[in-house]
Amino acid sequence: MNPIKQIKLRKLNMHLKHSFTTSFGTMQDKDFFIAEAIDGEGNRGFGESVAFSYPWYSEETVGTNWHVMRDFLIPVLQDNAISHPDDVSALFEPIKRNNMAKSTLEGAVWDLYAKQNNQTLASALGGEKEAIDVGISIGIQPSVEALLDKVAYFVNDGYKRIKIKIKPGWDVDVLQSVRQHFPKIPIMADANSAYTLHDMEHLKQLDALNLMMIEQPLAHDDIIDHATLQANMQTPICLDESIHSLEDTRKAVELGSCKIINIKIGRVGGLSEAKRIHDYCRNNGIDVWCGGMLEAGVGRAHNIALTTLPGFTLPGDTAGSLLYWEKDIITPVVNVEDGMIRVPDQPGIGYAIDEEALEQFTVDVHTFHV
Ligand SMILES: O=C(O)CCC(=O)C1=CC=C[C@@H](O)[C@@H]1C(=O)O
Ligand SMILES: [Mg+2]
Repeated sequence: MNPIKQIKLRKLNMHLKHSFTTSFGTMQDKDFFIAEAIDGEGNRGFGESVAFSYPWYSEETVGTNWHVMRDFLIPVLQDNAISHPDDVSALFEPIKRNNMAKSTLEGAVWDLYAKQNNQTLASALGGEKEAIDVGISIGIQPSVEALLDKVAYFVNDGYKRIKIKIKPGWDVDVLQSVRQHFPKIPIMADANSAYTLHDMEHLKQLDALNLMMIEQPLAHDDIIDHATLQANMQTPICLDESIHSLEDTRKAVELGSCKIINIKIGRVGGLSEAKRIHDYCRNNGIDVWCGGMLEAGVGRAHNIALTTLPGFTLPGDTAGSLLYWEKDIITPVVNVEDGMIRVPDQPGIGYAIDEEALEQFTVDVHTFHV
């Protein structure tokens, strides 16, 4: 590919329309990085970091991302020629973990590569779908009534799957109530590691609710106990936080720790590894879907492109921009119609950057010459 000449790291601050509560806590203000890779002909590729400001989801934060991108990852890109975006994850291999930092830069290279080749990011990845099914993730609500109202709203809006956050004290009864009101809709639960094997008998009650899956019920770094739980539950277990690589995937699948995997581009270190995980799961009968990290439009666009791969058989968390943001940094915004998103046909991520919005939300910019 044509050489990268410049990398820009912009730190943005955006305010979510609605606060988002999980078993870990509540967030509404989001700081994150947008990486821009520019070549000698002025083509611009964009990537988005999904790290939060506080290390509750993984060990990474906006702060660690800045340190690792500036001090280690960008110097690797300055010192090495790249012929294909797959080279990036190989070049970053000697640097341990820090997958969200790696993914931010690799995503910008993938977008630049697709634009240089005048193809969509979806087609550059090998995706064929022209539209993708999407679901919605509903944070923990102040009351069951409030949750039922939200479920009714999104079911009405055509979302293909409802993901409900659970935690001890807000789980079986709440899901029973949802299932009573909505006997047929596809429902899944996301526990964000709020349980242990001591809760197995309690969690087995969920088997009566015909859930699509229960996501990450046990520890964020576990696959052994999940294998024991899956052997005792009908409901398919979906792993999210436990899976950081193709190797983690292989071990979890061989142990029987899960039947479904939530692939998040940032959590696994970028699109190349996400594609490798997709291919492995497709060859081993494991369904995958694309998780969300409350992204702005650039990250959302990358999720859409990844979801066009054939093994993404289940609706993901890539809902429409305006559910999250008053104003997004892309134009047009990501729009959901009847629970589906049409895959953009423009080169790269397929959405233009809303330069004015990008400027408005940017709090810091650093430019690196490559
Ligand atoms: O982007 C979305 O709408 C999905 C958000 C979401 O469900 C999550 C974001 C980040 C961490 C978790 O709480 C949760 C998840 O596990 O997928
Ligand atoms: Mg999850």
